[in-house]
Amino acid sequence: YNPTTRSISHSTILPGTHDLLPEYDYVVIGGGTSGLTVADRLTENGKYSVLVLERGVFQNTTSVTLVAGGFWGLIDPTLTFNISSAPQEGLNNRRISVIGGILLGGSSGVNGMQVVRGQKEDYDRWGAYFGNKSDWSWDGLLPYFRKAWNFHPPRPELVDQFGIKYDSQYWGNTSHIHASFPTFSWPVLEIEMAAFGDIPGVKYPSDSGAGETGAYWHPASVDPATVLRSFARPGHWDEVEHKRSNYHTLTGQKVLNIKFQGRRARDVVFVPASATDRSRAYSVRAKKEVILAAGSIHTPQILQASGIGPEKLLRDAGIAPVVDAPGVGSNFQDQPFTVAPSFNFSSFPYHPDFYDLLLNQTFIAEAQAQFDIDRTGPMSIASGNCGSWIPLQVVTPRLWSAIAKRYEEQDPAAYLPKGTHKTVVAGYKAQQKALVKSMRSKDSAALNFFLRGGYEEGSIVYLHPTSRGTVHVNRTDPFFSPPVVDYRALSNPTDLEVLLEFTPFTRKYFLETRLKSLDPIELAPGADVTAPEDIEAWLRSVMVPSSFHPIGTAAMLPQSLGGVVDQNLLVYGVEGLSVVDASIMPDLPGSYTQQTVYAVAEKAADLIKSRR
Ligand SMILES: Cc1cc2nc3c(=O)[nH]c(=O)nc-3n(C[C@H](O)[C@H](O)[C@H](O)COP(=O)(O)OP(=O)(O)OC[C@H]3O[C@@H](n4cnc5c(N)ncnc54)[C@H](O)[C@@H]3O)c2cc1C
Repeated sequence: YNPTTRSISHSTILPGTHDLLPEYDYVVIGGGTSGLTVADRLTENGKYSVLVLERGVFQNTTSVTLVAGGFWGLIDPTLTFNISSAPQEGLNNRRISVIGGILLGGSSGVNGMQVVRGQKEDYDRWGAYFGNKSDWSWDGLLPYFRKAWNFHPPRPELVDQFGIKYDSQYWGNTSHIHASFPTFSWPVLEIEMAAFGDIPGVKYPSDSGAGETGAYWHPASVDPATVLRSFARPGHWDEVEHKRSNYHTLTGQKVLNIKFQGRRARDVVFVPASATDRSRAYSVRAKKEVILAAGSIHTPQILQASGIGPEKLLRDAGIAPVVDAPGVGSNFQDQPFTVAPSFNFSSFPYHPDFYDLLLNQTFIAEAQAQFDIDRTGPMSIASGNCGSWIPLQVVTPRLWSAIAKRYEEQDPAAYLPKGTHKTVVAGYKAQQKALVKSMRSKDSAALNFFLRGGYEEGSIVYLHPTSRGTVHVNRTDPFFSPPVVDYRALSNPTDLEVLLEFTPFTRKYFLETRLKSLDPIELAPGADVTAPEDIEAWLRSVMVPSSFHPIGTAAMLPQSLGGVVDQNLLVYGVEGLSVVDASIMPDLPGSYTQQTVYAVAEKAADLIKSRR
């Protein structure tokens, strides 16, 4: 039994550019999470020819497929890009590693496999930027969440042991992208999950996909038949691509830019991924549409390199503007991590635990033996399946109202980069209004605490930061150098105000709930760090402004609000060019991003097919 082996001898990964057709109906830039989803849907009726151009290659090593513990992709540098961010003034000038997948399957091939959906209000907010009738809403996206995911309920014994709640009505069962639960979980999670209920205001929704706040169990992107990572390549490519003569893939190619005929996107220019100049540049024509799916870091780079971006930036970089699009690369957001204390339980009767799988060689050998027999046990757990998604009112019953009010009263331009275009400021003003509403809502989460199931815990994510960063081409080398990524972490003072409240909340969770029976000891910043200025100093020294969830750099917003794409995901000001990846999200869902990326891509495919 060797489930990792699958012949690709019948695939149409093209050996080289000489095998390309002169033109395709659609050229998809980026064979990642969204790109492969859209390409699968566009080729399924056989009417359209599609070429996917992917910078990475087909990779099926255990760093990609292995479930146990999650995050194996991060130890293999051939699977990811790693750009050093601009120094972060708010973080003592530290530079941050900007990481994403570069392989066929993109970031879905290296992510932590946690499958989490945002709250209803997150998706309603997106449509509301366009007025009240938009189908970019919870109701409008729910059918696409169902289409995107094949849900496998947890085993009855796990449901009994941990009181897992789930409701299959929020899920589908036709996709080749699987959402499933491990066959075993760490005993301590029972008390850790129950402890959230000791905090006033924390609910337990009927399902992780119900669009509600609270504490819940959620699935992982794991194929339960093989207990291997389920991601865009096996789900939307392995199963289908070699059977469809209209579906071509060329890997190891880096797209530099798109060329226009008048205002119409026509040709996509690319070079081998390792090239440092244009001597081996090649171009391919799109008859109907060029579809950008290069992810939130590289989609804005390609747009700007193609002449679609802030005019001054383009001129500084020597790029002839096609459209002055101030929003391209602005509005950059990610979810800060390492933002609250971590604790160690000094009385710990729960065995085994997560750390056994990391450190206890006897336990690891036993777990491996069990997994080898029938692919069950601890090695079926990815990076975690439960946690809580907590509204600001519950995080800080004392200060939420004052924080929201102060944020509401801010001048929207005050904390954006100097010289930000007025449409981008107007867009931020609209977001500010919407985010104030979610700060005041019991149905929108500000803090996420994800549990690992060990004697040490403290994985806390800030879901809706108010600071906005930028992703811009390198002005001296726009095509071959990585883009300049600036999180502008903590540039908006509201973020610090909110984050300072995460520390007392986390202390309350460990010290004032049933968890106190486990004698928790604070590891960092330490129980003696209580003054706000000391917590602030600690935050600035340890916070990472990313949980690998970048979004927003080609935002779907009205053009008057600095939008880059409209509700049909078409780029403003040109024809035949769309964006379908995480960069179109105008602001973050109160969750991690992969579940939403797949749903957006499913919707994108329908929108593209419905164009006349
Ligand atoms: C380490 C890590 C852990 C994560 N953990 C989780 C998690 O547990 N749960 C969760 O919900 N989300 C998680 N995410 C986030 C989630 O995986 C992403 O939001 C999602 O996969 C992004 O999809 P995308 O289509 O926008 O981009 P991607 O999937 O990144 O696809 C972009 C593709 O474009 C290609 N590309 C880029 N530039 C070019 C170019 N110039 N020419 C050609 N191709 C190009 C890239 O190689 C890549 O394949 C994680 C992400 C990472 C990186």
